[in-house]
Amino acid sequence: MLLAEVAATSDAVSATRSRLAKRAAIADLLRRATASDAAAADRAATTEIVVAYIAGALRQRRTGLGWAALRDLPPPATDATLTVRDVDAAFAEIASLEGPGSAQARSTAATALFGAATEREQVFLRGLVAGELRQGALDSVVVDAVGEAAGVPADAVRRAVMMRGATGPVASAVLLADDPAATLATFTLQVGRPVRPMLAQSAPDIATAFEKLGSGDPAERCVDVKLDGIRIQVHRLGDEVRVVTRSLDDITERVPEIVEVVRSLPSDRLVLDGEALAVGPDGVPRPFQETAARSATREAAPEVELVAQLRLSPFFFDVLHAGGRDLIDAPLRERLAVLDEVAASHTVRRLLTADPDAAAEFFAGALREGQEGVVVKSLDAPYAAGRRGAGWIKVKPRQTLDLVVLAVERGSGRRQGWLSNIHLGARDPEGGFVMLGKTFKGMTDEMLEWQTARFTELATDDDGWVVTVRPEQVVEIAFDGLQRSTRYPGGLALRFARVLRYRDDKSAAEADTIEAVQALSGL
Ligand SMILES: Nc1ncnc2c1ncn2[C@@H]1O[C@H](COP(=O)(O)OP(=O)(O)OP(=O)(O)O)[C@@H](O)[C@H]1O
Repeated sequence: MLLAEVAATSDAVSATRSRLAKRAAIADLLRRATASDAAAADRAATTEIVVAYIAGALRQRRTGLGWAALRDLPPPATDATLTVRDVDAAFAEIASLEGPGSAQARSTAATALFGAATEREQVFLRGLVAGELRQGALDSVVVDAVGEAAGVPADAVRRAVMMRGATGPVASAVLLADDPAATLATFTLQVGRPVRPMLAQSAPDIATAFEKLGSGDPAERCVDVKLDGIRIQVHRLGDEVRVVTRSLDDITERVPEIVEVVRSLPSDRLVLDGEALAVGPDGVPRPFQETAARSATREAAPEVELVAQLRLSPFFFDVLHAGGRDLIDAPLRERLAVLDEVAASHTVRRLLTADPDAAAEFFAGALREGQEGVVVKSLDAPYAAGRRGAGWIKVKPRQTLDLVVLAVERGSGRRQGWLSNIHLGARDPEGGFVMLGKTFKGMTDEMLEWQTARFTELATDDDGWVVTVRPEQVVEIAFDGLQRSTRYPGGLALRFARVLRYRDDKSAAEADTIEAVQALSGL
């Protein structure tokens, strides 16, 4: 398949706001990707690349191509001859270049690739490399489009994607299958293969959380302490243990102490979900904030740095598989019974109650202990892999949002020479970001130093005062409320926004949406 076809579809998708029209355009592209008479293996590889590129994902790899390399492009070719396989092979080669002289070699390879692209294709490739095509909502439209093209329900595709942890392999399998429905059914939970974790919705207080789980219903709920650590999913097959983070990065090598605990558990086939934290001498888990500040100058993601420094303990709050039994679809009540059997002394503290006052008391106790809050859970709900399921509602005392840095202003006075005041945006599910305010508060000197380097790397424009950056860095912001504002395009502004920490465990596509902000504002 020609790159030109993917670029044209990408244009068609961004030209319309209609989800149905986007879906139809992508479904058509996928049908064409699988219809050629090439060998099945070629069609499968082509389909996977098309799925990734149309969603703006340049696989999981970094190309090592900086913004500067993309500024002075060679003259474009006149004919569209590049195939998606050519392009992917070129990116693979560029990414593999290392060591002395590699910058020059990368630049030469990039010039060759861009020189073979038409003007339109150059724009598309540059957007792909710069991460500008990445739109959070597109992942889910792609899943819908796979369903449409293969003639199977989108929900079944979504579930398979969660189980497989990736869209491309599911798309190629189902689109090339003689029996798509049967093929989809083969994507089940497999011990050893990470699934996307369940996420929580939020509520401002316990009473609202209880209501959200069914108003006027006197049924018991599970109230878990919300620990502020590193999300971990643990897979065990005999002595083989694998530990992955929220974004499914494998950290097994870095957490031998967790591997050891998991090996000591009574079941030898397990998939557990939980949080990893350092424990104080008093046996109480220490929140992330306390230790995160120390790693503000890190090169790598903060959690990676942290796991290298601290001895972590696992605190499990869910079980997806135990001893040959899949539990994803079982109600939480049943999963907890199993969890207590298989991970007894390593579970998160919880209270089962139908009484919101008792839950509020438990919440206050968790805060006194220094924890982040609670997660109120329906005891009847299944594990909603990869979704912000309706069965989990988090409650925190402090309002926070995960926003994306859009630009940063040069500091003055004591902050001369640093990039200081950051512009904050919420994600627009239809694409792009909506600015909600700025802040220069809450940053330590280490953070200023780190962010100056980081935003220099992400810079796309600089008017001498404001440096515009690629919208990739997620930052956790605390604030005192939201007010109406005519200054910003969303009509809302944050009051007293301050930085809590930079989050490298979340991509911009996972940042909070403008809709979530509107819901929190109550305006
Ligand atoms: N008992 C618990 N049950 C579920 N999640 C928990 C629990 N304790 C801590 N957590 C953490 O809370 C998160 C749930 O909130 P959410 O899905 O919104 O993720 P998040 O955006 O990372 O949230 P936050 O920034 O509030 O931690 C989980 O990802 C997990 O890391």
